[in-house]
Amino acid sequence: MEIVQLFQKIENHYKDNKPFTIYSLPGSNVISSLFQNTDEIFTTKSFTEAGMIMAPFDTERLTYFIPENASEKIETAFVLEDIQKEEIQIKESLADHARHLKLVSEAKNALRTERIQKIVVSRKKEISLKNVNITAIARRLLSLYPSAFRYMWYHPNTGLWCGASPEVLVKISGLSFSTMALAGTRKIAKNQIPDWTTKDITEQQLVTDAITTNLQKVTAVVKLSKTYTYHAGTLAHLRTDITGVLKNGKATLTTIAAALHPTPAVCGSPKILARKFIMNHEGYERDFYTGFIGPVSPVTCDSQLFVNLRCMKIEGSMAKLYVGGGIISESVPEDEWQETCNKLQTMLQVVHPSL
Ligand SMILES: C=C(O[C@H]1C=CC=C(C(=O)O)[C@@H]1O)C(=O)O
Repeated sequence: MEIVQLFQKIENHYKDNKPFTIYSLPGSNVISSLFQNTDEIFTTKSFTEAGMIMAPFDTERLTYFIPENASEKIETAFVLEDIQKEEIQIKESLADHARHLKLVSEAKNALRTERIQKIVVSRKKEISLKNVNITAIARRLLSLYPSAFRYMWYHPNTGLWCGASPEVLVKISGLSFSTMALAGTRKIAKNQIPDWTTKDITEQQLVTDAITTNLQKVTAVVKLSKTYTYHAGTLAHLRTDITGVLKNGKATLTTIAAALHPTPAVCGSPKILARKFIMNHEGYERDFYTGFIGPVSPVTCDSQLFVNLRCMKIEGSMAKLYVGGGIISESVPEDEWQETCNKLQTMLQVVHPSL
């Protein structure tokens, strides 16, 4: 199918309120799509059927599913468009600024008084759009961040989401799996290596340690890469790759995803206490932000789930952008606010023509 027809199909499915998803894996120039044939609602707990999964941050809530066997599956090649990024200025309110500084300070207090090492706090920024053109949004999303997992997902029960995630939750291929510990953020010009501070290194090491400990409960971890700088758009992160082999018959995609989600890159460490802090203090519903999304293919043992970061929900003429950052005892509230502003740029670039 030609790309123009694909975008027309997206528009039609959206108008008809029927579930669809398009996505492109990191580095790929192929768009994979699923257009569900009916408006039936599918949810999943076991990830045992082929299709696309969208799970929320809150594990008590439903995971939605677009099954391959109830959808038309289309693969379309596309050519990246050359879109220049420029810093986009938006208006931030004093109240939002103050609220975020308070949240970071409360998190730092909790780190001091409770047995918590790291808490990831976040916020939602609502922006009004002049014209919502989902074809233009999809085109920009696909071309702006070729090394990210780019997706658009629509489901009547979740609404319209898109994102460009730099973070793999888990990838399974045959009996091998891989995941990553991603943390520490710097705004940086292309291909520069930031001066990582002890604070960044500690923050990222906490993620590596917690992921390895959690994985040991379900499988044997075989290898950690060296920690290196990873570029995600105009941001750089510290990253360690973690790879291993599934224990035959024991570890499945479901058990590994459950052991990892939510990772200390989006929740904190230890998980239960950090999650409790988030639920009690953040003051808004994260919804599918910091959940996970991706294609699963149990028969061919080939599945890739990504953490739903650098994402937004489009509702009517509003774009709701979600951003957060990890807090450890050395974190400075004003720097953390600035980090969320930098992270907002990822989705702002996508909606730029509609601002
Ligand atoms: C929570 C987010 O990023 C996470 C992933 C990478 C680096 C992060 C950080 O430096 O704090 C966050 O843990 C977000 O982008 O909203």
